[in-house]
Amino acid sequence: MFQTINGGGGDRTGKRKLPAATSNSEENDFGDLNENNGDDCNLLDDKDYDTLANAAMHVVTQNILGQQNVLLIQPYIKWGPKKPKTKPEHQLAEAESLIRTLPNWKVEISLKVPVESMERKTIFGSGKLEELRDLIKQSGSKGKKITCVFISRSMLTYHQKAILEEHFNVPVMDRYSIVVQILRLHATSKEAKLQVALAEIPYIILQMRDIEMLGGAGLKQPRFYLSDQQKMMLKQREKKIQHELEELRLRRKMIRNNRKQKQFPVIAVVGYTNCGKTSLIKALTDEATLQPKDQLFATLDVTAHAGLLPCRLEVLFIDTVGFMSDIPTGLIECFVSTLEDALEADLIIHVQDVSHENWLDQKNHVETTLASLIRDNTNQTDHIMENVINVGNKIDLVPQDQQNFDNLRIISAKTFIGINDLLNEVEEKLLLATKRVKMTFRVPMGGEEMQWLYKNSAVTSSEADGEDSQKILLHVVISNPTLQQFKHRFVQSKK
Ligand SMILES: Nc1nc2c(ncn2[C@@H]2O[C@H](COP(=O)(O)OP(=O)(O)OP(=O)(O)O)[C@@H](O)[C@H]2O)c(=O)[nH]1
Ligand SMILES: [Mg+2]
Repeated sequence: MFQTINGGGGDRTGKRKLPAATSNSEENDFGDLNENNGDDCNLLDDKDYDTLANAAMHVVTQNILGQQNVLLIQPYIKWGPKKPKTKPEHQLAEAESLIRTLPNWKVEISLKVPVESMERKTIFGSGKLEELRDLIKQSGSKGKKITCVFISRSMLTYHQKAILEEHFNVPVMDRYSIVVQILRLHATSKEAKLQVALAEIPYIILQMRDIEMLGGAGLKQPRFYLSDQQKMMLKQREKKIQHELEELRLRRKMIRNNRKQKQFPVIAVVGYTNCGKTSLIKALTDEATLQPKDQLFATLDVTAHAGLLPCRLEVLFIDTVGFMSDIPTGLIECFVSTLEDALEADLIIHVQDVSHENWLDQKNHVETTLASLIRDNTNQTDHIMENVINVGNKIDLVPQDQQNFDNLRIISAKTFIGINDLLNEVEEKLLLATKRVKMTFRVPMGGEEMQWLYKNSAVTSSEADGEDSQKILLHVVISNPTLQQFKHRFVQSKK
């Protein structure tokens, strides 16, 4: 099993130990690793804004925790070029998981409904609309009364929402508004809270534009007009949040450079939401503070977790925010700065949930998004995409006769299947990627060379030299440039 390096003190090599990472909501003694804390952000405590956001998204934070009985509808185009690649039943299952992630929200009825066009004002044809209205009306007598309709589409226009609400008489939500609620609930650090707050603004602005373009046409009660003062307030809020986030981003960059200077190799763990990223890091580092959860977007902060490779090289595993398809890009962009840590990693572990019926689509989505993030945010596409280990997780849930996956390292983060093999592969790839080699040095006991190696390389173990009691054998992982420095300093000077 992989060993955790606990915080505090020096080890027998005389080097300081890496701290175990702390969760973001806790006070972090080791500010150089996980810099976020749960500071409340005054900027976000704004009642006027809450009223506005509620008008656009229908649910305020307090109500998210209230009970909701949901009618979930997955509209899909059956024919033609706009027919989606992902099967509607998979989209429906993902939408159900989104609702399950909200405590006290329950899917009472879920339906796939074929539609001709997503652009239609009412989405559904008039017959279907009547049918759905009756279903909602009768829900009270048949079981639990439907209190909310979730149309599983990335974003509805304000008009679509308002018209459907007039028909159904209950709030109508789209994926954007549901995901924002989940993110709001799960955000604990200041950075995550700011990112979620920023993610809400484009939604409100788009809804506002829609109503400005069409006025109240076709609606009995236009409900959402912004005054000039409110528009100004939104703009100011957006600017302030961006400014605060930029400061945090710079701080993050400083920490990253600091890590580089300390020469900790960095391994980013990325993947679709709920694939088991946090669980894998827990298995790799045995870290008790990590809490895997059967929820979408459980992790909203990028956190670093110290670990040891089999050669005893100290490394940092970075836990990241999960990806999800059919989410407006604006939402994801708000979390890009946190992914910068991952984009600059020495090695990426791409975790895939092979027990999920839709894992191939999920894998493709992550690869495409990651490649475009790397292209837009760094200048090293080739380098980083070469250093990806594809991991198939949750193999314990896959029947034995279906366990044939090519080009995947198969594991179970829960039952530890394949974890040691994965660690060996991580070590091999990481040493290659960071141009490090394993070497043994025979140097004078307590001499300058020994001290230099302890300071500048990773001494993984040591033993007395059987042939010469004045000498010691140091097993070391060392980068090429450092090796050259050593040679320059100690070998050439002796010639
Ligand atoms: N059976 C099984 N369950 C697993 C395995 N790995 C993770 N899980 C479960 O899958 C769920 C999600 O795990 P997490 O580690 O929180 O997933 P994540 O990718 O970090 O999720 P987000 O942070 O929400 O993106 C949890 O209920 C885990 O217990 C596995 O190998 N086998
Ligand atoms: Mg997680």
